[in-house]
Amino acid sequence: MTVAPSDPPTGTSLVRLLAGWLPQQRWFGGKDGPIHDLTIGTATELRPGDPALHHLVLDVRQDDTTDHYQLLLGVRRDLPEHLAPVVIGRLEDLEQGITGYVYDAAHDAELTRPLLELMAEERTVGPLAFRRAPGTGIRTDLDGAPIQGEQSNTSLIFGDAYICKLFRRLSPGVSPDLEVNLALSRRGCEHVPSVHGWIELEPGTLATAGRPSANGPSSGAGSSGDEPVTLALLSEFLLTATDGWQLALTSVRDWFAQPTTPGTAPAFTAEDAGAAGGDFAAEAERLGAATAEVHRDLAAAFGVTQAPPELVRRIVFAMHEQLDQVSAAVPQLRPYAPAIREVFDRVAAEAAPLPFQRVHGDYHLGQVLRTDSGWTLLDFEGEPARTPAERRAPAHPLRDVAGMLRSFEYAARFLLAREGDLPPQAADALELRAQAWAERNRAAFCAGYAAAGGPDPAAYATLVRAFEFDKAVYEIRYEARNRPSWLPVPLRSLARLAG
Ligand SMILES: Nc1ncnc2c1ncn2[C@@H]1O[C@H](COP(=O)(O)OP(=O)(O)O)[C@@H](O)[C@H]1O
Ligand SMILES: O=P(O)(O)O[C@H]1O[C@H](CO)[C@@H](O[C@H]2O[C@H](CO)[C@@H](O)[C@H](O)[C@H]2O)[C@H](O)[C@H]1O
Repeated sequence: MTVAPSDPPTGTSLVRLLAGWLPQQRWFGGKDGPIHDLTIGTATELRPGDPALHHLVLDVRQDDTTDHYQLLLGVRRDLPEHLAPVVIGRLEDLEQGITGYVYDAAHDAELTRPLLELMAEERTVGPLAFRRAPGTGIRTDLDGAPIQGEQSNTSLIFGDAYICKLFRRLSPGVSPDLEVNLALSRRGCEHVPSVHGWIELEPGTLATAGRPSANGPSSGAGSSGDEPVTLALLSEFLLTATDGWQLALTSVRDWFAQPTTPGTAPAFTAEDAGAAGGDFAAEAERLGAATAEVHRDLAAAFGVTQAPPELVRRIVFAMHEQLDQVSAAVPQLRPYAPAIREVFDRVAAEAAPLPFQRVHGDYHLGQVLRTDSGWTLLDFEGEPARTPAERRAPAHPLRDVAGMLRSFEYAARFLLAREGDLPPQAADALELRAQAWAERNRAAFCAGYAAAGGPDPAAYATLVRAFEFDKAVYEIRYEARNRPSWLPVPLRSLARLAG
């Protein structure tokens, strides 16, 4: 059956339709400002006919920054009902030679299956190269469907075999996710999924495709211009896995639902959180141990360097800079800035040489999966808002520990922040519970990490606190730009951390 969606935008210009559609996508990282210019950097036909599949790189200018986004564009004369939610518009663009409904083809199994074939056959189409990991085969008989849930990219699950992450906002160079997963798999690390293939854009394409902005060079152009740009990563799909965020939220929900004993407030200590059903602490401890093991393998694969005090001070300077920028953009952060700066300054004043190594870089509960055999770490991409050089730069491993500690804070306060305006007494009671849950799981995670050989977070309390504040500031910007309705979550936990 085919339908015409009730009210799809219609136009003669693909670019115009895209400019209206892009800001509504979860993965669009520029929601805090208008698009000043949008052009199609590269367009590659991957499959002709009806439906047709085109690969597009969009160059999106906002103020003086040009970002590059990847889109699989489907074109059909008639639109099946199940694709109506992902329609971009109806197009009669004679210049581009496209007539029909255009839509996000990541949601069209008929058009994503060819990606597996192209990787299995290691084909090159225009500037796109499809790769198969050495020593692996790729099945081509599977349909892909996007995963639901919070994601900065779009991942397709093919049967029960593969997950293919299509990077949405592109960075120049080889993706750290691909680089790190290949290196850790080679060392036999059991905490990462194996890589089956990937898709890349030929070197130099992004840098030249990136439209120079009016005020300066494109942010997309960079020192990695002579490397291919990773567009997608095909990995083993861990069928029995549940992500840490879902497990943690279930535990928090159970804890919030425990009946209260009248007249005993404040009775909610970290120990009480352990007595509740669905306690997460044993898992948090195992997660700490898995984290330390991955850090050990990362150090072995990429090496360790001693960061001199000057570098530590430069990093603290960058933390202050981020705080300046985010405070300017998000006024709710300003009351906490003095307490945050005080901790940053203490790290700078006490700066000593520190061992730096490759780390995860954006470590949180959504990046870890609990399988039958233990914890698996995902997405070594680093923070989406950082430059490619920053994402690959060695760092102190406790930066990841701080990332996960923040995530326990997020999980503890997510439901609370979502409750909206509760009567003050009920809000206070839930805040106590949130604190108890976070404390218990933070402590268990740190204990597991130190017991498995990681640097003991308790011995580096100021450094960990500075990393936590830096991450919280990053999160406030991330939420303002990507998910404004989530902003109360990091703000609420910052109120406690900096209070
Ligand atoms: N190998 C895998 N097996 C099963 N599920 C996975 C796998 N890789 C990722 N996922 C699921 O996809 C989600 C998003 O993956 P992730 O790599 O973190 O993408 P993003 O960078 O877009 O956030 C994860 O939280 C997890 O639930
Ligand atoms: O997973 P990504 O690499 O896309 O990371 C980005 O998005 C994350 C959210 O999807 C964001 O994480 C923040 O929200 C999480 C809950 O959704 C929480 O567990 C994290 O602690 C919190 O930082 C991440 O910061 C961002 O870079």
